[in-house]
This record gives sequence, structure tokens and C-alpha cells, in this order.
Amino acid sequence: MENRFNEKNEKEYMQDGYTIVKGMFDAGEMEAVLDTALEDEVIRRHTYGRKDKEGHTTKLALWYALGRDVYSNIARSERYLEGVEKLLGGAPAHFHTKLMQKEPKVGGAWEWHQDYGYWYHDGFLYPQMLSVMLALTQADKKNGCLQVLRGSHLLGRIDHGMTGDQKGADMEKVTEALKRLELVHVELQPGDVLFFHCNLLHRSDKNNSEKARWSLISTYNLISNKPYKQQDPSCYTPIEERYQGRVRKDDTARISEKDAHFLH
Ligand SMILES: O=C(O)CCC(=O)C(=O)O
Ligand SMILES: [Fe+2]
Repeated sequence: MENRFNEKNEKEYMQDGYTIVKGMFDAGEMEAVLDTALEDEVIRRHTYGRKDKEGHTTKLALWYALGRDVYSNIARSERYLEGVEKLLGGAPAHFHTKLMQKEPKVGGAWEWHQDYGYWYHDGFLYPQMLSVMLALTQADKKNGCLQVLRGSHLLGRIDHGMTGDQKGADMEKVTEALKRLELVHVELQPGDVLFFHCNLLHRSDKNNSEKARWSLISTYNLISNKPYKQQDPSCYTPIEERYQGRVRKDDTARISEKDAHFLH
């Protein structure tokens, strides 16, 4: 049986700004997701690059609306949503999902940032938002796993400015936070799931290894936190039909080019 989000996870998230559920999806499910992603033409067509400050590019595809495809079944899974609902303190809406593709040897870094450092400017008034990351491949120090500053979600929102194609947090604040808070490398196995607060400071290194680091990140907003700027309606619409089943390759629809509302 797969592992579920529990009370200990809730406590950890409140204290540390993140929590991990190991083995939330089993090996068969993970094979289905990775297989689908690797041969997904629609995802490939919508994948774009982001340069870090050294000029190394990491790839991703991002979309807003949930459908009936394998990625959406994960994003609307009961396993995810029972946790998300607890952590947000109410009914969640889906903001967006990203397929992160950090390729061997070339996949670039992500600079220190808070996700709410971006989303604040998208018109979300409250930081009642979070991310859920599913490792599709092993993630470790060698292939540039996520790094977090434990407890940094309690700092509140830090100003962000541009570095490369990416927005990064004010390094004066980050430097001081690094002196006081523990830096944790979030090493994950396929099927492990990380829940993290939208004000948690995080980054990742370039992938210098021979192994790709792929992950699926779904982000959520409290329904009542409807943005005052125009956004895809998904981010304030209740999630219908929580997915109760196992994730499978053979019986699910493909992601829809038209309905997924990809970011270009
Ligand atoms: O996956 C990573 O290394 C970081 C990605 C990230 O933080 C983001 O897309 O906001
Ligand atoms: Fe992020």
C-alpha cells in the first residue's frame, strides 16, 4: 500500500515549511507516469527553456487546467488533496502544474526564491498557496535536487529581482537567512512527494551528472484567495472529482493541447 499524508506531515510543514511523504506512488505508477512523459508529444511541443545566471538552460512545460490525463489524475488525487486541504486550511484550487526536465550535464540551476515571490505579482493577495513536487526520477545532490532553507517560510515574503531568465530573492536577506537556518538537500526517490509552503526559500544546482532529474510540480491556491489580476479560472475553481484510483498509463486520456491552457 502506498503511504499517505498524516498528522506528522502536517506538524512538520508548520514548523519547517515543508514535509515529505515517501513512496506515495508505487513503482508501477511511477513507470506509467515517466513512460507517458518521455513520449508525450504535446508536452514536448510546449516545453521551453529557462536560463540561470551562468547561462545554463533548464526545461519545463507549464499548464493551468486539469483534465483526465495521467498528470491531472495525480494533481487531483485524493492522496495529494487530503494533504493540500489540511495545509491550506480549506478547499484548494489548482493553480498550475509543471513538468520539470533537468537534463544530464546541461540542466541549469534555479536561484534562491520563494514561489510567492512570483505569485504575489500575479495578484494573489494572501500567501495561502503551496507546491507539491513528485519525483519522477531519483533526485540527489549529483543531479541537482531541490535545496530548502528549513523554517524560512516564517520570514514572510522577500523582494525578488531578475537573475538570468529567472527571478531570485534579495541576496542580502538570503545571506543572513543562510547563517541562521539549516540548508537541506531534498533527496527523493521516484514516487516520493514533497509538500512545501509558498514562502519557503529554495533553489537547486545545475545537473552535472549523467542522470536526468525530472519532476512534476503541482501548485495550489485556497479557493477564497481569488487573484485580483486576471488568471486562468482554474486557480479559484473547486477541484471536481478527486481521483481515487491508481495512476495508470493504459486507461487515461492524453493531455489536451487545447484544454490544458499551456504557458507559451
Ligand atoms: O525543480 C527545481 O529545481 C526548482 C523549481 C522551482 O523551484 C520552481 O519552478 O519554482
Ligand atoms: Fe520554486
